[in-house]
Amino acid sequence: MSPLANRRFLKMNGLGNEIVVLDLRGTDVRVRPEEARAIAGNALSRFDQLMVLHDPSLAGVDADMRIYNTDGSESGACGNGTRCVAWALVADPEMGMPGSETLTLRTRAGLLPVVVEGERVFTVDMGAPKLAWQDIPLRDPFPDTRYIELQIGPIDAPILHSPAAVNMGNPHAIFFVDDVDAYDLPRIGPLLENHPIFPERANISLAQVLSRTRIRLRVWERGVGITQACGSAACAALVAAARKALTGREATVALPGGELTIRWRERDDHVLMTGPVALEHEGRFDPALFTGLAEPA
Ligand SMILES: N[C@@H](CCC[C@H](N)C(=O)O)C(=O)O
Repeated sequence: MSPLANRRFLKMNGLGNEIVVLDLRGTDVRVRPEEARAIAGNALSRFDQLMVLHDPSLAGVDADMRIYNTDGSESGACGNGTRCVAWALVADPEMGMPGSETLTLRTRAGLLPVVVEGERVFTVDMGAPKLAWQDIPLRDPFPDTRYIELQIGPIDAPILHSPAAVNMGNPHAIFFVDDVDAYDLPRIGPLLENHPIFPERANISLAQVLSRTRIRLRVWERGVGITQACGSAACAALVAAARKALTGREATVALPGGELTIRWRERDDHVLMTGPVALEHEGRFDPALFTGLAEPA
């Protein structure tokens, strides 16, 4: 029997980005990719990201997190999911750090300090953006460049080219376009996500700059598909837009599921993401989800 059978979970969302929070602190249980896929395939526990909490591995950290996509792959960052975890820690009676106003979470990509802004609103310090692919030649005039541009070539979508490539703990390719609705993202998303030029695959965004303080964004997520919102993509889009001088260092990013406020702080280059969360329901994993899966090695 899987150690996940009958385990309690919280089904949440951040702007419609579907999140399941699973607390495995105090255990040595690790989620296997096939278990993540089984959980994602169930209507009650469907997720875009599964956020799994483990005991903190560093002093000063409140919890370590492993982040799984629908296809069972792992990501180093999930902005919307991190806000959901923060809510769970400060508000859920069984997970509780009640009354906490700040938290520090740790992913494979680094530390994520979180500030509680209100009952359901959180700001996550997503860290400093990095080059997404080090070995692609730079075409940027600035020696301190934080993004690269590359010609993706005609892959059935010839007018999409030269994406800004920004790593926010996970790889993002952002295509600036005049109208985000003019593209068939469900069709071109998987082609771009899996294009050989992206060695770790990539989250694919279409960004339309509406003004110096407002960006529209549609996202095809690596390992998932179309989502209603992607926090790390919103951060990557603001960084890329600011680097191109299309916006300032703070903007509202409007996604299909709602709006995030993104600020790229001058002092330390960190990107701050502010937005809401919603609790949908809590549940326990049906043991039948895990029957027939291979036994752990
Ligand atoms: N929805 C997330 C990002 C999810 C990670 C992504 N699919 C990946 O594999 O990198 C967010 O809100 O940031």
